[in-house]
Amino acid sequence: MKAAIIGAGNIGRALAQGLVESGAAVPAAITVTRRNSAALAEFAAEGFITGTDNREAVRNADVIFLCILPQQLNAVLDEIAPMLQAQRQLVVSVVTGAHSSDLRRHLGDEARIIRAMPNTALRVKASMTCLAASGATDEDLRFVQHLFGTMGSSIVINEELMSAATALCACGIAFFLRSIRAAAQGGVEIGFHAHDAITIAAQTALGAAQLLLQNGTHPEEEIDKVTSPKGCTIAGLNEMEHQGLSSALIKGIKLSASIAGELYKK
Ligand SMILES: NC(=O)c1ccc[n+]([C@@H]2O[C@H](COP(=O)([O-])OP(=O)(O)OC[C@H]3O[C@@H](n4cnc5c(N)ncnc54)[C@H](O)[C@@H]3O)[C@@H](O)[C@H]2O)c1
Ligand code: PRO
Repeated sequence: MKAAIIGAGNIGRALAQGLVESGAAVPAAITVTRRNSAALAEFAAEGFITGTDNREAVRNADVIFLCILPQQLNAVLDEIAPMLQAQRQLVVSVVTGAHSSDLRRHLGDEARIIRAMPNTALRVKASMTCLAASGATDEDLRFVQHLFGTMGSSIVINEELMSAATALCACGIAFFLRSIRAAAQGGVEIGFHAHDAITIAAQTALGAAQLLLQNGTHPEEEIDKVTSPKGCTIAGLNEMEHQGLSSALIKGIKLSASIAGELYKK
């Protein structure tokens, strides 16, 4: 596969690294672009093809990943549209809030489009990526599912749920990271050095996630196994709930989803 990553910022960087780490592509088969050529030097040092010319990047690619900000999308689409060959090339957009119909207005009715909502754990092969296809073949979708599957897990969703997916999996990684940081801060207050507190909190979070993913259980079922009667877990957990833990997460996720849907302006 020859790939172009248009907009090698935070998620474009994670994607480039994820594709290489997972063995899906070698750096020499991936062209990365961004506006600031100086910032591309580190990609070039790792063997990627780099440039600021999006058209040139698209010309040579089988798969084009759009990784720019929503407000940068229209200009990029107009720039690359004349180069795009729908029969030969697949467009994968990770851009928040831009519906496939918005992309199609610029790229034409023939364009094969897949929207993807991954998170930055792509680079450690642990992303959750939600996918929705529009005008793409079943083979395209299987291919992209496989691709993101090598960098974590992927799931195909209805495109109308893409803003919800943005909040839950793309923003979600920040929410869980903040939870880990808060737990570690608590750990420091009760006696651990910061580095140890973060290691302990992060591994504990990983264990919690693995229990759910490997056992297929509901969180409350696993919590019941931890909360000894009259014990310290239920005391801590109930205090967190009195302070609004679940409510804060639910409200934050709802707000993120609502803002995700408004970020792209036609
Ligand atoms: N960061 C995440 O975790 C994440 C996760 C899922 C989806 N997304 C979506 O991915 C997109 C990028 O987010 P990000 O956080 O990586 O942003 P970012 O600002 O870090 O990256 C955007 C990159 O695009 C480059 N760029 C801007 N205009 C360009 C142009 N005309 N041609 C080529 N490159 C250009 C910028 O130089 C920058 O490097 C957004 O739409 C965002 O909603 C982000
Ligand atoms: N980062 C993007 C944002 O914060 C979209 C999800 C993750 O807008």
